[in-house]
Amino acid sequence: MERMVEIERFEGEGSYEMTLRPSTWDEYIGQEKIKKNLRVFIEASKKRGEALDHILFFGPPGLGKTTLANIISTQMGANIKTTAAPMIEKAGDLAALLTNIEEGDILFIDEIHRMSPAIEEILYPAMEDFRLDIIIGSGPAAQTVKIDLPRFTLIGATTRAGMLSNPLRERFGMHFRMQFYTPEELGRIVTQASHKLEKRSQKDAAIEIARRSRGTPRIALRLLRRVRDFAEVEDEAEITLKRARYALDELGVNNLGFDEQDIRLLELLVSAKNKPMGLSTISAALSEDEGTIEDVLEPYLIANGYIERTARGRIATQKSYEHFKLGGMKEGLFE
Ligand SMILES: Nc1ncnc2c1ncn2[C@@H]1O[C@H](COP(=O)(O)OP(=O)(O)OP(=O)(O)O)[C@@H](O)[C@H]1O
Ligand SMILES: [Mg+2]
Repeated sequence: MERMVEIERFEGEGSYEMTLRPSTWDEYIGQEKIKKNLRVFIEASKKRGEALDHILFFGPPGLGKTTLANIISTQMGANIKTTAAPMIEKAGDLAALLTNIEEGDILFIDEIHRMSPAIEEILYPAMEDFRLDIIIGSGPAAQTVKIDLPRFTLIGATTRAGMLSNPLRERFGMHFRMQFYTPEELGRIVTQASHKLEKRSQKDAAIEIARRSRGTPRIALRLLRRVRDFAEVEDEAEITLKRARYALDELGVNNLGFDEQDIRLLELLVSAKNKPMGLSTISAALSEDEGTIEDVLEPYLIANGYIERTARGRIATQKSYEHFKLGGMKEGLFE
């Protein structure tokens, strides 16, 4: 079965993300603390007429890191150049990016934990002293060329803060950890997006979609579009709770937003009967790579108290056991 609440890691998977992407602070719902801080820092640096300090966003996919980077650039009145660390293969690639930016511009590097150590070395002086040291040639004829760069802002985004090297992390002046959204916040995101899609969602329907979206705007927006399809086929002018429930059940999203993989992980841990299970064992049992388990599956389940990470491995919490007993996650639900 197609994974309905799967998460895309890269942008550009369709124009809907562009249309629905908020471009102002008012449209960007939730993450209040981050927003409040950023607004202060942006205002201060504008007053001083300086570039904003380098910023690092970390947290699970789909929570709005790229969106924030874009809002920051709009608010600063700065250009933004977007790339992802795996695309910067050679020193020359980074040099080309850096020598093409202007004073105050923003360079957004996604997946920044995947930067190669050689490229990181070049980034350090660029971030700290706005200087590029490039070695030209090799052997005795090699020469270092120093190029002064305009003051720019690097915005880095990562789903895996733990994989970032310390020197790199320390060169960011601001660190922000993205939080999962509450159903109420996601409900507002759904309502706002329905408006843009010209298909109003009734309030209880928006909340229903929100509750089943794993605290993640990208998932909420995806489910909204699918629910809208169901409503359109039925010629309904608005999205009702009844239609939302029907569509979400059809899509195989359970009422906590768990998808098939979440349930398989929980079942596995519950079956271990309080014995901690290591990441590699889980990975083998679910045929899922360790990175995906750590970045995508676990954070939501941990944030909501369904599993715990201990030094000896992962265990299911009381909440998980209770949930199973209450029969919320029966076998066959996802067939
Ligand atoms: N706070 C928010 N308010 C409204 N919409 C949001 C918010 N955060 C994210 N979105 C919507 O969710 C979608 C995903 O957000 P975004 O691409 O910024 O996530 P991301 O954190 O960069 O994900 P990834 O780690 O996969 O790159 C966007 O299309 C955006 O429209
Ligand atoms: Mg992104």
